[in-house]
Amino acid sequence: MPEPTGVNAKPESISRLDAINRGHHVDSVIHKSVYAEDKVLDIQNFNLWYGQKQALFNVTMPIPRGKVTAIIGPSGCGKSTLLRCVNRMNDLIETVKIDGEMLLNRDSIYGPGVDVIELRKKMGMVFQKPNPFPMSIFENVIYPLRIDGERDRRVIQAVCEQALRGAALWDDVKNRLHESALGLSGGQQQRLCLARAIAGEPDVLLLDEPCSALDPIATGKIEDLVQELRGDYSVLIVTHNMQQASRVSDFTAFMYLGRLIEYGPTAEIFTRPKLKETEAYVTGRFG
Ligand SMILES: Nc1ncnc2c1ncn2[C@@H]1O[C@H](COP(=O)(O)OP(=O)(O)OP(=O)(O)O)[C@@H](O)[C@H]1O
Repeated sequence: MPEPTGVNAKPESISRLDAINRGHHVDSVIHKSVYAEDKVLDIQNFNLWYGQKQALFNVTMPIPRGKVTAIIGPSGCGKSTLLRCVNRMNDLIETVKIDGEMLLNRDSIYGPGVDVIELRKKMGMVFQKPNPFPMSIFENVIYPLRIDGERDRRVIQAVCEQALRGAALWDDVKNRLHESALGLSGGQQQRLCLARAIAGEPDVLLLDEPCSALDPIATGKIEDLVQELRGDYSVLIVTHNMQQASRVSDFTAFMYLGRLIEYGPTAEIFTRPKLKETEAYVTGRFG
């Protein structure tokens, strides 16, 4: 049988993933219930290139407010790239070109005249490796208030305690707030980074594999926290770990080679996905 040609040709006999590998266009499957949610973020037809190499292809993905949304997919599929686009961290890479739109609370993230510093204040980000600043625990947590020019000591102290309690770290550190954050364990440092992220009361929390450098106990604590943040915060979390996605998230997006393949409620993605490709990935049959 002759090989089908044309960008949109996708014979039923080959899987979507094979079709993508051959350069064909494949539509994402987004479950209807995603659209019933109020959106905090709206990613629309988003493309990204590192130099000549395209890393994101026409990603359209509404992100529900007050929920935890996980992005899963094999290494190199563009999870971190997509996350970093939300707070325009990819602006820092000279070769990056983008096309498409992202909205935060219906305001354009990439529109002309957007103040990137102000935009980033609306987002909290936690990275793979804990990155406490070389300063005291207290100064780390209240860092977002310092850059905002907050001077009221009572406000600063109240936010510090509230954020540390929110990150389940208050009891560990309340008697050593003015000691260096670098003296904390790795798991405590990551909870401190989470406290710093929530101290700024962000509209969205971006978590890029926040547990990958942590042991199972510290990982469990961060997962518990992420679940507790639901409702108060909208969380977008990138994870390699499918059990983690299924434990902590309300919605899951499966990506492959820069494309969004399937996106829906986590329970559906893990137990009755619409695509056999998603089922193969979540059951560990590839990737
Ligand atoms: N700064 C960069 N310059 C050039 N190419 C990059 C850069 N960062 C990422 N890429 C490429 O873009 C693609 C997507 O990478 P990305 O890190 O977003 O994937 P990922 O799904 O988060 O991977 P992992 O799970 O391994 O962290 C990969 O092919 C990667 O090599």
